[in-house]
Amino acid sequence: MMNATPREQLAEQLAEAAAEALRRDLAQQERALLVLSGGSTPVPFFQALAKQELPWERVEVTLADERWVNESDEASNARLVRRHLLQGKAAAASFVVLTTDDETPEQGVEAVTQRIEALTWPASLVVLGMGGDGHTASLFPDSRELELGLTTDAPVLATRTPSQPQPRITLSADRLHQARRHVLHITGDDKRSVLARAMSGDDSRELPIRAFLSCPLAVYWAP
Ligand SMILES: O=C(O)[C@H](O)[C@@H](O)[C@H](O)[C@H](O)COP(=O)(O)O
Repeated sequence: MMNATPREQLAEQLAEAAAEALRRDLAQQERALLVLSGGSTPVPFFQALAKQELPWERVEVTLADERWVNESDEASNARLVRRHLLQGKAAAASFVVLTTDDETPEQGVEAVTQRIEALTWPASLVVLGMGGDGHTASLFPDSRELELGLTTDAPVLATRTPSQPQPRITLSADRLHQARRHVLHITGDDKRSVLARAMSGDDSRELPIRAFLSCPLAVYWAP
């Protein structure tokens, strides 16, 4: 990519790695699962991944977490994935969303759990993001369900967090660990400092990203 910024180069490198992981697993199995995080960081990664040559009809895509909003809402992670990843040939992928027509995530969690359990586990790759508070997926330090999210063997749970405007639904730490590969995709100096602080301690309740420092974790970071 001529004159690409460091973040664009990072997105391209992560897209190449993600596609290679899927190809390797698809050489051994019929279908392969990719678990993605939302937010703003992954958009260039989604756009680069959409251009990768893959048997997309054999790829399953789901989210690590979701805001409990309609897909028409700008805050929807599913909207982000459909707009930036599921385009062109990548539109053939099977996309499993984490919302239902229920009013609340607590009402929808059982149906979403069945959808998630039916996917091809272990996932080929889980791509995590991280907030400035050290949250990942929707495992937030100030969430009253954080302890549950870090300890349950249930695949999915609803979370409510004072710092977040919407109720959320998230895969549990246990389920997010059920992957062959884990990536943390972050950018900027603030998040680099948060990761450094996370690496110097071990209390996941303070910085939930720490729950993923006990497994191989490829950090994709650019300034
Ligand atoms: O729904 C979400 O918001 C994400 O899944 C969340 O865990 C995200 O990865 C971090 O909040 C970082 O978000 P940014 O990339 O926007 O900083």
